[in-house]
Amino acid sequence: MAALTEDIVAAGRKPARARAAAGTLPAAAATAPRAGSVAFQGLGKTYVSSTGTVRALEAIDLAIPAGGIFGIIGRSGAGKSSLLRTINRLEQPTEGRVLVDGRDVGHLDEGGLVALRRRVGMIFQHFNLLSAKTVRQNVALPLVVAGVAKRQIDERVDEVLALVGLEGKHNVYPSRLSGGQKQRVGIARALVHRPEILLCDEATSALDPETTLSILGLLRDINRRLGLTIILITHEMSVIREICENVLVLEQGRIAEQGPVWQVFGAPKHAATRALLQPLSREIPEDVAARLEPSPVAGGEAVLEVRYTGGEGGAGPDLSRLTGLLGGSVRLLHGTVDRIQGHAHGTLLLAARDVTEKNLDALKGQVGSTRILGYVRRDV
Ligand SMILES: Nc1ncnc2c1ncn2[C@@H]1O[C@H](COP(=O)(O)OP(=O)(O)OP(=O)(O)O)[C@@H](O)[C@H]1O
Repeated sequence: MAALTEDIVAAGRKPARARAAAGTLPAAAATAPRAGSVAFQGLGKTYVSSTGTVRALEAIDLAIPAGGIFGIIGRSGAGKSSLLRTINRLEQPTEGRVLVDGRDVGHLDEGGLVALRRRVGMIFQHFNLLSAKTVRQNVALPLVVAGVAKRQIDERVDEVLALVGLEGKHNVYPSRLSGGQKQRVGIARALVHRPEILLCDEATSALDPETTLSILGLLRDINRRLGLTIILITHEMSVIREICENVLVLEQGRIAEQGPVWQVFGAPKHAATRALLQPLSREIPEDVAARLEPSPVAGGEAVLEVRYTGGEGGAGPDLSRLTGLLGGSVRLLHGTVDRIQGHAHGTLLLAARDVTEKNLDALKGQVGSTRILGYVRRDV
């Protein structure tokens, strides 16, 4: 909480040069040209403490365009928080630089840093609300610290609480709110200064699946309605799949891979990505796995795993074509079809009677990867 309060106070504190503008709120983002791009150039971060040295980030080069929802994923300790926190300079890089709308945040003076932190809102895994203050007081805090007039504060607090669906909760204390409602207060507070960028630090990790979906829906809605850039870090691929357009996979402080979510999910190149995707992929059903035999069975079938990724237009697998390529006698044992950004991808488990090297090769040319998992008798 101390860190958050410092952040809010720092964002609200008026530098000497900005005092003339005190008491006013910034203009609505909708009327300003689109802003909110972030770039990392040759970024590195080393922590030095009494217990030793940790190389947290190494050679990060990345451009995040304005207006989208960008996900950063990685296992625990991969460097996600360190990277996110360099954007609003809660963390200083050891090498390289961070540009927000082309401006090096490392060169900002005190006034520039205050302005930056108003442009970059942040929400947290554990919400970081002040328990002794009501919802209204929590949301109003950054504006109070900035010296905004009471009437304007009241108007803005009403606006953002309506935006996050918390009308009527003004005078409630955080202890009386559910986790999802607390995060909505956190989002409202992060939006009071009309930021162009919203940083989300594991914002749904403390929430149950249903509440997670509602908060992700709210973030998507805010992104569309306000046009602000959302950058989120998570260790859950399901969060990335739900709302992100582009994703960066971090592994041991380095970029493992990056790209549009449908591409990274459909054809993961790095072992770290495949490991993170594992919880989303369905295993072979137990009853099928129990009957698999390592070599062909007389009168039986080969069991094929076919992974496909739809190209432009999002077409799913053409089943009649698959059947034709496999010689006609094909049964569908199991399958998943997911759609990400309009691209279908998934895995089919097929049992086919007449599988040859030739028709397997033809199949590989038509879909993603194909492999024989084993053989079964006809009764599976
Ligand atoms: N203040 C610090 N002092 C020393 N080491 C640190 C500090 N902050 C982070 N680290 C180390 O830097 C590495 C990256 O940490 P970071 O918190 O950025 O990773 P993360 O991917 O966000 O992890 P998690 O998902 O567990 O929060 C880890 O090895 C961590 O122990």
